Amino acid sequence: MQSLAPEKLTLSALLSGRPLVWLVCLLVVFGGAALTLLLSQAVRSVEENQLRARFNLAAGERISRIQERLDGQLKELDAVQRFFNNSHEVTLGEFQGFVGPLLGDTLVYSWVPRIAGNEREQFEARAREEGMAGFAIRDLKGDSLVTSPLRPEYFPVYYSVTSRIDQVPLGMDLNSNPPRRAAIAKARSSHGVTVTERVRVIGVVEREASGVVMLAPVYDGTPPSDERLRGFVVSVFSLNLEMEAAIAPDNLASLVMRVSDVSEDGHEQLIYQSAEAPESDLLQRRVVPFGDRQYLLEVVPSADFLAEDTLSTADLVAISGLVFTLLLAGYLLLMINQRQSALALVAERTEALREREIELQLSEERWSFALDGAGHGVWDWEPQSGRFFLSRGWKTMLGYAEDEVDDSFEARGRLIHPQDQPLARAELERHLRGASAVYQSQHRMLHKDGRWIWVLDRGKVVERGVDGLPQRMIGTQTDISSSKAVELQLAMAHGQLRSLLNAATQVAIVSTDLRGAILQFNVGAERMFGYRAVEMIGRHPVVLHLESEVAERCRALGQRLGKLVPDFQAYMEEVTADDRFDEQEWTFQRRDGSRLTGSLILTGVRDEREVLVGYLGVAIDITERKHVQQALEARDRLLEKLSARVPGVLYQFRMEPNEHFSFPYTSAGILEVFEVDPETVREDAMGLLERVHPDDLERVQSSIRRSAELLTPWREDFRVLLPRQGLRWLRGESVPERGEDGAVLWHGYITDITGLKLVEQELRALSITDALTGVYNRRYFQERLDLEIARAERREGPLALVMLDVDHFKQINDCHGHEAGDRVLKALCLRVGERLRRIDVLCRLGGEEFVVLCPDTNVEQAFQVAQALWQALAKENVAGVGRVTASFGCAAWRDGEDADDLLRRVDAAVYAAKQAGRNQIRIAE
Ligand SMILES: Nc1nc2c(ncn2[C@@H]2O[C@H](COP(=O)(O)OP(=O)(O)OP(=O)(O)O)[C@@H](O)[C@H]2O)c(=O)[nH]1
Repeated sequence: MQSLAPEKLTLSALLSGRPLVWLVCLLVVFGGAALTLLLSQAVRSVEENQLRARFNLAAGERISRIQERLDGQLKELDAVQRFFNNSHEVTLGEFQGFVGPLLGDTLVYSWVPRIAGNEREQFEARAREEGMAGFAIRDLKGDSLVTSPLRPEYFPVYYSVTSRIDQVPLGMDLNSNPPRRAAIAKARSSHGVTVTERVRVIGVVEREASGVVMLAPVYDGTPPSDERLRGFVVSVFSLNLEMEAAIAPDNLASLVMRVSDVSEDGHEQLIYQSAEAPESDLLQRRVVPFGDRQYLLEVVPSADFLAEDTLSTADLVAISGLVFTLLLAGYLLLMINQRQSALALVAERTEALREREIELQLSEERWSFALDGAGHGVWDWEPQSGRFFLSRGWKTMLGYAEDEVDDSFEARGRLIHPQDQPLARAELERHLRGASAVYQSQHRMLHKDGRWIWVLDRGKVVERGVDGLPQRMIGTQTDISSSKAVELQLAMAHGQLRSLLNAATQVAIVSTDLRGAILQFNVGAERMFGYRAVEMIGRHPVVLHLESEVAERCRALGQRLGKLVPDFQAYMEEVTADDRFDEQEWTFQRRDGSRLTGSLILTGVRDEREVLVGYLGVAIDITERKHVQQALEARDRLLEKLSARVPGVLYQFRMEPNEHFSFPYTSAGILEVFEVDPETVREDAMGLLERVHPDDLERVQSSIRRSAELLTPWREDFRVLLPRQGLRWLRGESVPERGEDGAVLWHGYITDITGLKLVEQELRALSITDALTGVYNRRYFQERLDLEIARAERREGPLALVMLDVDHFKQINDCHGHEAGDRVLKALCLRVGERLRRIDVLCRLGGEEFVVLCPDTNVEQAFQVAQALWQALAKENVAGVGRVTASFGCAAWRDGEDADDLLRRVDAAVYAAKQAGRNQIRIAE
């Protein structure tokens, strides 16, 4: 590189000369201009040929059109001539009818008869008679008509058809005008169509006044001779109209048309020119015959035609060629100038580089010496050549003498701890690839005495080849064993702390530095807030809070302190200052936007010198607890509402192991049901138990004890005596549970069932009463008999039955009717009832069969009862029936006898009485 630079500079010096640059540019300009000119000329020649061909085509077409028009005029006049030749007499109407369709752009068609001098007056009179008022033969003087003098013959204009002439010069003698007269003379001698030289037509607008008159002689029979000449059919046309009629207005201006009359040799009369002709070498001319005349038709291009291609392709080629040439020259100039600047820059940089190389060599020696002296080792490596250098300091660091370690990359590599080699190599390769600015690795090296020391190995590629590959790399090696040991100890302590923090997975622990940047974000915090620790390290914990809540807390704290607390950071500083801590509920926001309620303790972290070094936040998720609390409160409210509305009292009843009763909870219904205040029974239930009917109190208390003992549900109907409502029936139901302290707690419900009890009693009375007689029925008898037998068994007195059956009751029914029978039964019950003791119970077993249950009665006493009853029946007749008798049986209960056996025996006694003739008493065996 050093050898190439001067050569390039010489070349650039050659090119950098100003004159040479300009010479190159001028050459480009002139060369480009010459090429452009040649190309433009070639294009122009092609364009001219195209123009000429286009002109020839247009001019030829224009001449042909005019020739066709002139031929058309001749043909039309010929047709009119033949019309007259074939008709002896032509009226004005016939003339108009024939000529009208031919008129077109022709100014006028006229019939000019030959009138002899002596017929003049007669002719004029006839014309006037035919409607041509004031008709007279007249001469043309200038542009006006005057009466003609006497002549041998006249050729006056007679029938005329026109659409353009205001006033046809009727009666004008064609002989009075020299050009017309000459044409008449020519026609008379040639017997053919003659055309006048250019004449001035009167009665038309000025533009149409230049025209020619065509005359065709009409003869009376054949062959034509002057004697037979009848007159002429005449047509007059305007040269301007005729020449321009067939041309489209757009095309008219593109060409200039000239028409000259060249009938006479050596004489050329211009009779029509469309416009001024510009200078041009383009010209087309043709001589065409017209009647007895020769017209020269000439066409040249108009200025418009030539100006159509103002900016021709050739011009465009010339312009763009020149522009391109100039641009190319400019671009070359620019490129050369840029190249000059670049070469100058390269030369400048190369020089600077060389100077720096020298400086580097000097400084290299200095810093190598300095680094070695400072205890750092130095290495220098050329990867391409494989040259490797290890400084004395490097070897000394590992305990080796100068010659004990080879200066080779491999020797250095072998001393690196096998576990650290992959990482160190990867770091080195990364730097060599250019992926890192500096190579840096911390690894262990083998000391000569067999121990491992930690080193910091750093290096940098200081030179790369043109292909980008590293040419040279220099590095240092520093013994960091002591700092590494401290670092490892710190890392271990840090790791232990982190493990400790992370072990508290149910608690979020977040520590920050004094600026609020998060340093620790434990697993509990990750779980609680949904953020990964790596995401949160370095961020401020305010992201976990609601902006509105933070603002509100800051405002409240600010008010309390009487100073501004602008943000969460200021809040943390305030609440943790002077060893204070803050414990509050906060609403946190998780990563996914969901919220949670947490109890957060904020405190300051101090170092061993008691200097504040950061903040610590410990949060517990209390969302669930809050929900439960809210749910409980809601349920309490609901319970209160419900219990206030139910017609009874909900309660908790508690029995201590020492049988102390209390009602920890009673609903408001207790005021109505027991007429006591909930407060009065909360601690002691006596106030309520006193309300219980004395007859029921014992039963109630024993059922409570039984429920407590067996832990079975308690259910009891009982009466209370209330100050206001008096006697009321209540029903209580509750479920017991035993507490850890041995107390039993019932949860239950007591309701007023007084109404229910009354209905029950009524139903009960109905169910045990005979509907006809009003005495007890069989069901009651059986229940009562069982009870009385039970009582007798308890040795509480004897028991006897007296059964009676009405005699011949069927006959009573049959003889007196069923109602009379009913009356008998009622009367019997009345009489029997009167005779019975208070303790005796009369029951109807069915039909006409009755039984009297006599407690505390033996068989003799029963017999006496039966006798008394028999007498009561016998004493008086039943109204409407007469005497009614019954058969009686008596039986006393025997020890061990059941109800059925006793009933069977007494029934048998009645049967025996019946058998014995009825109306008598028998004692059961
Ligand atoms: N009017 C009325 N008749 C009843 C009633 N219950 C039963 N009877 C009738 O009482 C009659 C009883 O007839 P029986 O059992 O033959 O007895 P008896 O006619 O009294 O004959 P002995 O008992 O042998 O004297 C039947 O005809 C029953 O229809 C009742 O409540 N009212």
